[in-house]
Amino acid sequence: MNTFPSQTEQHAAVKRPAARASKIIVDSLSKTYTTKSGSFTALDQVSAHILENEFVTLVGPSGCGKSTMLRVLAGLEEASSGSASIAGRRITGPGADRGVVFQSYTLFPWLSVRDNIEFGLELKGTPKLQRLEVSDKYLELVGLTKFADAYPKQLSGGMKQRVAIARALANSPEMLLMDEPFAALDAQTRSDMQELLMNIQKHEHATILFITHDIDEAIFLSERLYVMKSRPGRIVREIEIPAAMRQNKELRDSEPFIQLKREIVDLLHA
Ligand SMILES: Nc1ncnc2c1ncn2[C@@H]1O[C@H](COP(=O)(O)OP(=O)(O)OP(=O)(O)O)[C@@H](O)[C@H]1O
Repeated sequence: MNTFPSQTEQHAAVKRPAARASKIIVDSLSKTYTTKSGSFTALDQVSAHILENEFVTLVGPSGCGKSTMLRVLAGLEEASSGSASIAGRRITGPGADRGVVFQSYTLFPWLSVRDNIEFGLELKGTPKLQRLEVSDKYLELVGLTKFADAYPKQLSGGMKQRVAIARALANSPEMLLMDEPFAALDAQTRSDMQELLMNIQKHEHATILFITHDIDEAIFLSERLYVMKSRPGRIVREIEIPAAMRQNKELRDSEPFIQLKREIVDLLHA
């Protein structure tokens, strides 16, 4: 029996939360790279938004500009035209208001787990005692309290990504930008990390922009997806994930889940 409620039933049953403000606004953003063979438009007039405490994922074929968009939002790349803003402030460079987690492990190998987590706070001149409080909190949140004094080379891939997430959160960013953070992990660790990220989002009321090639992961984690296409990079569809389907791995064999997944895969292959 299909126990999955229809969208209408969900709307009736769930009281709508108060309207959330936009945390990120991307307005007609274009990015053109100049290469030896001419210019290449990686992003073409992309407009999007992310609400406060929302989990939004970018999916799309390789080369459609997902990382480019994330790097512009991180302030690591400049847009060629259009704009991006966070909480009404135009993004012109990197800032402590955005925490970034990449696929490759970006921990400092010469620092312990705790010192990696405290790195940004130390840069800001936060006193030691306060730093300890913050690192204790995030070590616990990511389940690494026992590894506070370990060094990155002593950690598994999943543990390194836990540290990277804790380090990003320790700076109290207004949002997390995550570029395929679990892509290098084995299936079980990846699944554990998805659960951890969901718990963190609830606990910290985090606003998250996430990139993945894994459609199951995207449906499990996201409130909304932007599906992109390449050449040039554009958003082709915005998909809201029904609340009941999100965060529920048991529904992966249900007809609505399979249908939604097929819809996304078809868009990716169009
Ligand atoms: N610095 C650069 N100079 C020239 N071209 C670039 C540069 N960075 C990215 N590109 C090109 O822009 C396009 C978009 O790249 P981007 O990395 O954003 O894609 P993506 O969707 O994240 O891909 P993937 O899923 O493979 O990571 C690609 O064709 C890429 O080759």
